[in-house]
Amino acid sequence: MVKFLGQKEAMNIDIELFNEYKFSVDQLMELAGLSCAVTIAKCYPSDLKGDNVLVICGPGNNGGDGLVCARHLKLFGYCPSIYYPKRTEKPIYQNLTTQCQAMSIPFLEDIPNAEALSKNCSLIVDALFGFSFRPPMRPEFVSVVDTIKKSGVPLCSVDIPSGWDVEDGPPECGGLEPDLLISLTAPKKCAEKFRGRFHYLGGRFVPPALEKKYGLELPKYPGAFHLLYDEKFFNYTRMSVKSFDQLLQLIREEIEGTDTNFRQSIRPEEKLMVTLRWNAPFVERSKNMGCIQYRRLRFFPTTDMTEQ
Ligand SMILES: NC(=O)C1=CN([C@@H]2O[C@H](COP(=O)(O)OP(=O)(O)OC[C@H]3O[C@@H](n4cnc5c(N)ncnc54)[C@H](OP(=O)(O)O)[C@@H]3O)[C@@H](O)[C@H]2O)[C@@H](O)CC1
Ligand SMILES: [K+]
Repeated sequence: MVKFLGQKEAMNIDIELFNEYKFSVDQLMELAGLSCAVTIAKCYPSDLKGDNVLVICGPGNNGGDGLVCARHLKLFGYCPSIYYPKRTEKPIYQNLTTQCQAMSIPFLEDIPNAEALSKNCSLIVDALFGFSFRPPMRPEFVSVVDTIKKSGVPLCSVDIPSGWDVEDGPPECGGLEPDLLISLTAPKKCAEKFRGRFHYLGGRFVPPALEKKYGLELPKYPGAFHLLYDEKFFNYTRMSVKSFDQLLQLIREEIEGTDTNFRQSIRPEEKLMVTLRWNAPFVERSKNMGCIQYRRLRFFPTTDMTEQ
């Protein structure tokens, strides 16, 4: 099962990527930001093209991911603008800012009010704070988060919904509720409280030895990016990817086949997926009738189900 990281672990992995594996910040930030832009294009396709996307960038690397994401969104045909209230002098952020300016992406002096956002903006990208955030949020950013919330515009959060405790999730007063969450490297513990429609894992750059050391158990990527949760998956299985993984763990041994010289056995993931898919309409129907129907799960052979 994919591991959900605590704050300290996320920070340690970050440090090791730089110190032991000699990645540069720019390298990883480019991959992280690109994965965010690609995921946005996947979740909010053509109808958003040419529409306005507001990318809100914070002072740290999460904000840097936002700047990269904005540049790629522009290349994909979206119309991003950037609100970047607290800039840092570090050359990496200055370079990213210059690159966005060179792409004619406007930098807004102020965040538009909630009404204007709701009228003119199709998506907000929240790249304010990532895994180094420590609550409570300082007053200078409180109004930004309030405006995002009030606007009701669909929200995509990069790595962590800003304002959430990295491990415990949203603040008691209610926090941001993203429609799309893009976890980077590995999901953080707070992602267990995510209730939006899409949860993706981006930032695919973890060397196998590092994955093993931290027991990350990263999922097999069926394509370029891994989908941790989406509506389609839920509709097919009537459960989240996390519950699917838990169920699989319980029955894996029982349904695991044996490979022979002639053919490979069907993987337990495929068997469970097809079974749940087949049972889903019955589950729904029995729920609608106000009763729960117990069925003995039967497992069916299938073709390759890795592409959802
Ligand atoms: N290896 C990976 O996984 C990769 C990770 N990447 C990305 O990096 C992100 C982590 O970046 P990060 O470490 O720079 O910190 P981040 O979360 O952006 O914020 C730091 C800033 O927030 C501020 N701040 C803190 N608390 C606050 C509060 N309560 N209220 C207000 N401000 C507060 C803090 O201020 P300070 O305390 O320093 O004064 C500082 O300025 C990670 O989530 C992912 O998106 C990718 O780029 C590449 C690979
Ligand atoms: K964020």
